[in-house]
Amino acid sequence: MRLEHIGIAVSNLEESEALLEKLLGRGSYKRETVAEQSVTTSFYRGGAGEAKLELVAPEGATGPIQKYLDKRGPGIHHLAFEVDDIHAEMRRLRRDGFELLQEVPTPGADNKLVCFLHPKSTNGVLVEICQSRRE
Ligand SMILES: CC[C@@H](C(=O)O)C(=O)SCCNC(=O)CCNC(=O)[C@H](O)C(C)(C)COP(=O)(O)OP(=O)(O)OC[C@H]1O[C@@H](n2cnc3c(N)ncnc32)[C@H](O)[C@@H]1OP(=O)(O)O
Ligand SMILES: [Co+2]
Repeated sequence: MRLEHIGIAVSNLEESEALLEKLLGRGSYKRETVAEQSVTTSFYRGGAGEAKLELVAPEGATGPIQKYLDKRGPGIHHLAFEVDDIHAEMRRLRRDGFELLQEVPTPGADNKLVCFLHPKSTNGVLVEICQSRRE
């Protein structure tokens, strides 16, 4: 597993993009709405071989990011690890006692399939595993 991105929950995407651009000295390379998760994402490259940053803003009033912001406010929301075979990893993680939040992978940003692990089974950190979709 390789750390692919760190997800940061934000309420105002434009303001957060401007802040991150000022901090990093580089802008977002991609914005994408993922209806399945009720979010719009904005991605920042890391250095060579480093993880990306993913700003995640809510779309609508009922999705997981809006609920998180209501409870905790903006901040680090999840760690995403890339895997070669998400179905095999889901079987392995389930067998090893982790609580998966989904029975099957769902579409994520950046042409990926994703699955989330409940933070109560991962030391209070929401974990996403993701796999690039094969053509
Ligand atoms: C764009 C797609 C994708 C990508 O391609 O990268 C994304 O990253 S999308 C990101 C947004 N999607 C998700 O977060 C989906 C997975 N999340 C969930 O299913 C839910 O948010 C949840 C984790 C199951 C929590 O939902 P729920 O049980 O309804 O909310 P509660 O507020 O009641 O939380 C229960 C419990 O869990 C704690 N919690 C919630 N979110 C987090 C978090 N991000 N990190 C750590 N802990 C979290 C919450 O505080 C509650 O704990 P207690 O208060 O101790 O009960
Ligand atoms: Co993510």
